[in-house]
Amino acid sequence: MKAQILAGPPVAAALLADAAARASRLPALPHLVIVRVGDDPASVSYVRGKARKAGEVGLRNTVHALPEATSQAELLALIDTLNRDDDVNGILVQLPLPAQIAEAAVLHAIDPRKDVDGFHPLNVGELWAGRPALTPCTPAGIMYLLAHHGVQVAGARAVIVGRSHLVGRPLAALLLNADATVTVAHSRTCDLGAVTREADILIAAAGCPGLITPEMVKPGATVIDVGINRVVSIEGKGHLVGDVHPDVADVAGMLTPVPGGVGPMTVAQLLANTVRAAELQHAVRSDVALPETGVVGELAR
Ligand SMILES: NC(=O)C1=CN([C@@H]2O[C@H](COP(=O)(O)OP(=O)(O)OC[C@H]3O[C@@H](n4cnc5c(N)ncnc54)[C@H](OP(=O)(O)O)[C@@H]3O)[C@@H](O)[C@H]2O)C=CC1
Ligand SMILES: Nc1nc(=O)c2c([nH]1)NC[C@@H]1CN(c3ccc(C(=O)N[C@@H](CCC(=O)O)C(=O)O)cc3)C=[N+]21
Repeated sequence: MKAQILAGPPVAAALLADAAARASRLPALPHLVIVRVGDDPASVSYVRGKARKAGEVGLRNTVHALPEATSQAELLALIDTLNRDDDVNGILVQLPLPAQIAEAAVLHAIDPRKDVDGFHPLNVGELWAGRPALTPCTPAGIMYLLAHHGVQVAGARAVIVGRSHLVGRPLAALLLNADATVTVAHSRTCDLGAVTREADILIAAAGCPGLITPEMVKPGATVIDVGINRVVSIEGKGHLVGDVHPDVADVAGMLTPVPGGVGPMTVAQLLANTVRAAELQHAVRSDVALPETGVVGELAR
């Protein structure tokens, strides 16, 4: 039996429709600002994709493309301006940053209420405390995809391969908050296959092409492939592959493709987070109580 393939775009469309409906109830169209430093081709392409999608769903968006040699002080000055600008609802600084800029300094500087990536320590802490306000886009997009397809998370054994701040760690928190039994594996994990075979829900986020092979997967498991690896074929043509070997489709119950799986969910969730951020800010300004947002919603009171 072949796995059911969970395509991202139709689910992303559902998430975007919900976000657009919420945006239309706000006093002003949400405004997302994306900051990119340098000309890394992957970053240029991702930022273009995010800005295009924002335009498609009718959100305002601005891209600041700064030169590779931008200093940390210059970037922090721009963030300070954006933090103070009431017309800006969401700020995303595309990662990775050039070596002269400390990532942590930048992520600390973004106003937690405008932090649509959910990388500020306050948002990270609230997520782990079980009071998430703005949560990282790829993990939140994966949770939406699982819910959309009726995958039972409560009580399930979830195994995540990868422990990055971008994907593995925040996804562990979201799955734990949703009552899964969570294991996080990484490059020092012994006998990775024995660990992954325990998973009802297996998430591969290692950046390692074909890492997850069929014998590492419990028959019928839901397999989420986060990996985006650019490989070059013998004919010299570049294409994208995930962290999951194609033969896993013969074992898994459900499987996300690459491309066209988690990637589009990430972009949709970014725009949903921008609407969420705008809701938080308008509620704070008009003193409306927002439940379940922890301290982030209370910041400006
Ligand atoms: N589809 C999407 O929307 C997105 C896709 N991605 C993609 O997901 C992948 C992961 O991204 P990101 O989390 O940023 O990557 P990082 O490189 O930051 O982290 C990779 C993680 O995987 C672990 N790892 C690497 N190799 C192995 C291995 N052989 N066995 C077990 N664990 C391993 C590392 O372990 P250790 O900590 O020990 O080094 C690390 O924790 C990449 O391909 C990236 O392009 C990323 C973001 C969004
Ligand atoms: N501050 C910050 N936030 C991020 O969320 C962030 C980041 N930095 N740096 C890089 C990673 C990577 N990432 C992706 C987004 C979309 C696709 C995506 O749309 N992928 C398409 C294919 C795109 C293509 O063809 O190149 C797909 O999988 O179908 C992939 C990866 C967000 N990231």
